[in-house]
Amino acid sequence: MIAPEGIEEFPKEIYSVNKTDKPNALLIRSQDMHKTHFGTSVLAIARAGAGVNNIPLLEASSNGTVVFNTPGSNANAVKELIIAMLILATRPVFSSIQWAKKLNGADVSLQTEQGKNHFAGTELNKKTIGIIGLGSVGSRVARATADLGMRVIGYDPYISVEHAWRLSSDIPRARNLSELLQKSDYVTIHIPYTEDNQDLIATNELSEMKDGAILLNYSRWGIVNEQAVIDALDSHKIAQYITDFSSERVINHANTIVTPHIGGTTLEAEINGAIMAAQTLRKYLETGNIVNSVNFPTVEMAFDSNFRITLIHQNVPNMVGKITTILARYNINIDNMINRSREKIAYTMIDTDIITEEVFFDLKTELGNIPEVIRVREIRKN
Ligand SMILES: NC(=O)c1ccc[n+]([C@@H]2O[C@H](COP(=O)([O-])OP(=O)(O)OC[C@H]3O[C@@H](n4cnc5c(N)ncnc54)[C@H](O)[C@@H]3O)[C@@H](O)[C@H]2O)c1
Ligand SMILES: O=C(O)CC[C@@H](O)C(=O)O
Repeated sequence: MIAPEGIEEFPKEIYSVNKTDKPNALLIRSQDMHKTHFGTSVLAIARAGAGVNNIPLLEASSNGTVVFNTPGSNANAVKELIIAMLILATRPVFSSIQWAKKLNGADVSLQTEQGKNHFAGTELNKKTIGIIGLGSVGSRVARATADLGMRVIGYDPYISVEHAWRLSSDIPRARNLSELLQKSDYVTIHIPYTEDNQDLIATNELSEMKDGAILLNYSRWGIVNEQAVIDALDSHKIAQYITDFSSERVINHANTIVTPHIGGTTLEAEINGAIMAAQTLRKYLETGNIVNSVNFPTVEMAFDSNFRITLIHQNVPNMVGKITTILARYNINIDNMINRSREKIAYTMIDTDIITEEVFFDLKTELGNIPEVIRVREIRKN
């Protein structure tokens, strides 16, 4: 469900929500879009949350559909749950509560005192936690676990400058994944599911972990190889597997704790994500500006003129030349212009004075006939 606070970001006078079979934009959470054909009406998809493996990004790019996520919106929620799961892995909280619930009689207090020796746990303090991925979630987990007195070691060869700044300089980084696995009593994974990250933790990696270590996966199914982790649990190579992603085999194993994909499920995170996704969508629909996209470059230009033309096109040489040649033929004076690219896709925005609907119809047809152009859009200033 999308939090109503996000829907309220779309004023009723301007937007119809859930009322058309040809939507201009989709606001989603984890729903699987791989089998959904989103037509050419869909200019953008915003995912309230971090992971975008539920969206076919290549198809979206070739359709000229910009995909957004809401980085960091639920990171605190995941961090807090990780702390809870670390404690649940380490102290017999569940079993002691179940035991205590069965007690009765006037001497319950005495019985608890006598029985508590069966429920000794260990402490997180001075244990080593290895954090794979130091982005929005991983960097927060690093700080929180360091505050609990844990020895923290991180691994993230692709860390962004923003996240690197956020990370305390006291958090040592492993030179490679093996070093992290070999040193850690707990290993927690906070990376996106991508083709490269599929089975990142498989038989070899599990064999490198310390005997009796505990593995947490609150990132995605598929990053940890299921058969390999079951084998590692069966052979007691690792002591526990704690995850937000279930399968029958994992859920029924004695040494797993499975939560039902609730890492980002807090009131606060749902509101953050919905509002952020809605605001990002509105910005794109109303100005063409792109922030927090996972398949398009970041492109922002102040919208000071009356009319904006946006073009999504392939990232090949001479596109700006081809576009401006056509504009010159229409005698259009360019007030401002920006062009940015990301991998195979490029985006150009051109600001000019008002263009009538008839003229724009012809212009749009000509621009759209450039073979590398995927989508042409007009935005009129209100
Ligand atoms: N359980 C949940 O409900 C829940 C909630 C939020 C996020 N997530 C999952 O957690 C993932 C991380 O979330 P985030 O907000 O921290 O994302 P993020 O993009 O801020 O951080 C991900 C980090 O992983 C790093 N990374 C990528 N591949 C790596 C690899 N092979 N080894 C080491 N580091 C690698 C990146 O450089 C980046 O710094 C999301 O992609 C999503 O799948 C799950
Ligand atoms: O929508 C959700 O609740 C899941 C969110 C989480 O998996 C994410 O990737 O942000």
